[in-house]
Amino acid sequence: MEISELPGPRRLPLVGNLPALFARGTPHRVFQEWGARYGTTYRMRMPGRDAVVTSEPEMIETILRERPDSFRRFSLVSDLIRELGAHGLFDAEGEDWRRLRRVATRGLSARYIRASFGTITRAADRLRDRWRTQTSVDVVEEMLSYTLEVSVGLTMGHELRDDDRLRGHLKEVFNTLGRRIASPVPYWRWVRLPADRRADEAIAAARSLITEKYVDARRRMLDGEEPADFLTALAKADVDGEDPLNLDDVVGNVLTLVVAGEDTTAGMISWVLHCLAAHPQAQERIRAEATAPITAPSALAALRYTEAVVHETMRLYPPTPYFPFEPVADTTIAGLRIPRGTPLWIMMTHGADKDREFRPERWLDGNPMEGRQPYLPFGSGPRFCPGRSLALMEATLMAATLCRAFVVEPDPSAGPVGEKVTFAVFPTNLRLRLSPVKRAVEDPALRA
Ligand code: HEM
Repeated sequence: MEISELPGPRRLPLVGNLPALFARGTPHRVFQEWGARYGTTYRMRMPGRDAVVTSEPEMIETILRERPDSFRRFSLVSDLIRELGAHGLFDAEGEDWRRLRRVATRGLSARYIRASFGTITRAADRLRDRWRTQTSVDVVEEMLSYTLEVSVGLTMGHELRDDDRLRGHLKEVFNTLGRRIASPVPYWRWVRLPADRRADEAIAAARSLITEKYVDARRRMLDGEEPADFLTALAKADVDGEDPLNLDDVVGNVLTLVVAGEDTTAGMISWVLHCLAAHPQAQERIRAEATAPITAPSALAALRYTEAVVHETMRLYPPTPYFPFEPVADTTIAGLRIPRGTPLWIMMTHGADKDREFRPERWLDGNPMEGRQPYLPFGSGPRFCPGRSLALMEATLMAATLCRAFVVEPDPSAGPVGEKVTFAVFPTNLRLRLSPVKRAVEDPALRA
């Protein structure tokens, strides 16, 4: 079968279906609506080319598994990342990807994530203490701040202050990437608007800070110090000659991890808090299981229900519900002939949210989606998300820390909760009301 034989939405001349996809700011909903109308595999038009959208398990599995040799990330997105000066693991392909994946896997090993646990708990505790002085909070802003502190701490060993200029620089980079992905015309290749110039300056500032930190990390490794975070792990491998690195690899990978880890995890935890606010009985169950302050990663293993809440939230609100890829050569999957370079949008969690009941218990005995619908919030195959354990750790810790300290309720004063997509899907208008948990007030031992 040819792509032209697939059903699909009516397209406009030149721009095709791209404006319709991004018009409401929620492309995942548009994909869902088109899927309901045109079936599990359909075509859409992007400027200058046809694209395929699929939620067919067989196609998804083939595409994700046969990387990097037969399929790659959609080159348009990879080009945008490179143009911005943040080339790293996410946009790398072929041998370059194999090498960078090895480097990233080393730096993100459980050993360094455990070693950075203090950074994660300090960031969560700081947030809890700030929230103690407020009765209503803007969840998304606070979660972006939390996940950025964790990402920067874990990758660079750098503790972000509230007034740290790096915050503004990284925000500029995220915003620019989001804006360019949704832009039908790559205008910045010809005209630099003030926002593009700010992004250039932001990248340059971030690069120079990472370089400075790496030079220092390398010096400490030469002095015989033990590695304790992503950057020192890379420096150690370089110094020992196990994985010689150039500065561009280091800077690109640090930026990649920060960019790939901040929005996705912040969006995900914001939805977790949204679900908890709507389900007071789930907060109670978390309080019953999180009876002591969480001071070591091993304590998280006991928080089975809390982690189930995180999975149930991701089932209902997948942070990255779709991803684009393309074949590196002409190919045929499930009988469909697909020319090289055709954009292939796959639905990562298609249909997993059909049952809208919030029931975390379903996760206590393993993955309830197994063998049913494709449910791949972190992708799959050789390029699955290397930040999965970190993201689950950050979310479980945050849910437990907040439920121990507060009773959380919706604050409807901001308007009805909606959604918007940047790099990930975020709730909009999400404010929550907080009141201290009674037993924490009565028993000073439980105040921590
Ligand atoms: C809830 C949080 C997160 C979600 C939902 C998420 C989701 C994803 C998905 C769907 C992919 C594509 C996987 C594939 O192609 O098969 C991915 C890749 C990636 N993620 Fe995450 N992610 C999250 C958090 C993180 C964090 C915390 C980090 C960094 C520490 C991170 C770093 C990366 C990187 C570097 C890649 C590219 C891997 C490669 O191409 O080899 N992610 N993520």
